[in-house]
Amino acid sequence: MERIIVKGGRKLSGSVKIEGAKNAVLPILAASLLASEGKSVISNVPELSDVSTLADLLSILKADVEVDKNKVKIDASNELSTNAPYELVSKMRASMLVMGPLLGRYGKCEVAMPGGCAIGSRPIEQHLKGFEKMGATFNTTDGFIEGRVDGQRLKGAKILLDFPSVGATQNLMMGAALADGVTVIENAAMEPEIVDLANYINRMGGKISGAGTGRMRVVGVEKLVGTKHNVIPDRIEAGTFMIASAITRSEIEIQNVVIEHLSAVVSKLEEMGVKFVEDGENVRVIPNETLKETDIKTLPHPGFPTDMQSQMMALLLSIDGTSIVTETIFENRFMHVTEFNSMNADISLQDNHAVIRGGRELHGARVKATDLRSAAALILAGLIAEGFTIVTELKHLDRGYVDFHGKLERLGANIERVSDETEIEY
Ligand SMILES: CC(=O)N[C@H]1[C@@H](OP(=O)(O)OP(=O)(O)OC[C@H]2O[C@@H](n3ccc(=O)[nH]c3=O)[C@H](O)[C@@H]2O)O[C@H](CO)[C@@H](O)[C@@H]1O
Ligand SMILES: C=C(OP(=O)(O)O)C(=O)O
Repeated sequence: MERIIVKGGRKLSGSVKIEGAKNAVLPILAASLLASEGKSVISNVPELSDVSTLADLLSILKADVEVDKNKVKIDASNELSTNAPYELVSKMRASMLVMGPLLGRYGKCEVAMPGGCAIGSRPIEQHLKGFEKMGATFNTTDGFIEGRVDGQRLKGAKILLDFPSVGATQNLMMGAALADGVTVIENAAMEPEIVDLANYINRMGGKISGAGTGRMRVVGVEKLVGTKHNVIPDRIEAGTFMIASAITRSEIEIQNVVIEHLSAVVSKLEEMGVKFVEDGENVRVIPNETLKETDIKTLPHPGFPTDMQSQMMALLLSIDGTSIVTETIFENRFMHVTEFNSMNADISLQDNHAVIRGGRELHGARVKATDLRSAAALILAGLIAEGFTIVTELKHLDRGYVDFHGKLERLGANIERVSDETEIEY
């Protein structure tokens, strides 16, 4: 078991390079199962534990998968298995995204029930209702969801999502890509990762239009063929480093960013007193010494992303005044509040609102990551805390951040990652 130890108080400077997006690459790897011919070569792939988990799942489904640093080659032209086992699905909910490709290509799937996770119960009825509209029926037995399609091929349908679920939109568009006829998804999620997935499927021979809007149209095709694809930069990693700059009141450069993917985060930070100077794919982040408190509310894209909520809360702790954070996406995404409070923060919870009385000095403490973003947020708080902050449960961090402590160290932070046995004198 490893932990990260941060000693607060250092300014940051220099540049940091952003990886490919975890939340784009996972559905893209799943979509590679749609190709009954040829090989896909996916580049700009981040070296994350979630990527290894999905690569293992694709191999168990009998695709040939080669992971070579930032490149993954997938040949799914074999006859695939349609059974996604519990060991992998339970490790990572995004494993559910093989459902669409398997139903689209084979008209059947058996996928272990994903269950909830620390941030919420995360049901999947929007996925299932959409597939049912396309002619699938589902049975739940022995912890597996078994999907079957009469006549083997999904049929194009008009689907209205109750909520713009990212995963449901992705699963349904993947299934629809090989369906018989035209599928229209209304109230579709509009995240940049949805657009990246549509671009990949279209390059495989798919016919998807309207990705990135609330109305997506998918014309089913007979077959899809493996292709090359370069994954978009990780907007959440980029946003996390924007907060690292703002919380330490230090100017840094962030490389490999698509700033339009971060509009909500950037406009909030600008309101608070952070300037951004764009130079192609790079951006300089220049925070004022004094920042203004603000309120944020998480929303589906293009609103403020829930995946940036805990990092933003860390920043609000450093600002005088009262700020309110409202979480509307996940019902239990405030577990970091207890950890922040153990660092001398003053945050109280009222339903889905967190009231943050900022400006108190944070004290280093031993804190536990509860999900991947809270892991990053606790480290960010550690950058300005008095003394040592020790962050444990790094398995969460490794799901979504490549070498997070190394990147911060190269920017000048006093931070190290050690094994739990290492004796440290504080
Ligand atoms: C791998 C990946 O890309 N994960 C992202 C994806 O997760 P994910 O795709 O799971 O998120 P969704 O947009 O589906 O979920 C958002 C909310 O809708 C609810 N819901 C969803 C589907 C459903 O059938 N029924 C239902 O009630 C969920 O429980 C949650 O409360 O989008 C989230 C919201 O931006 C991000 O935080 C995650 O980082
Ligand atoms: C919640 C997240 O991911 P996942 O949906 O994979 O749990 C995230 O990336 O912040």
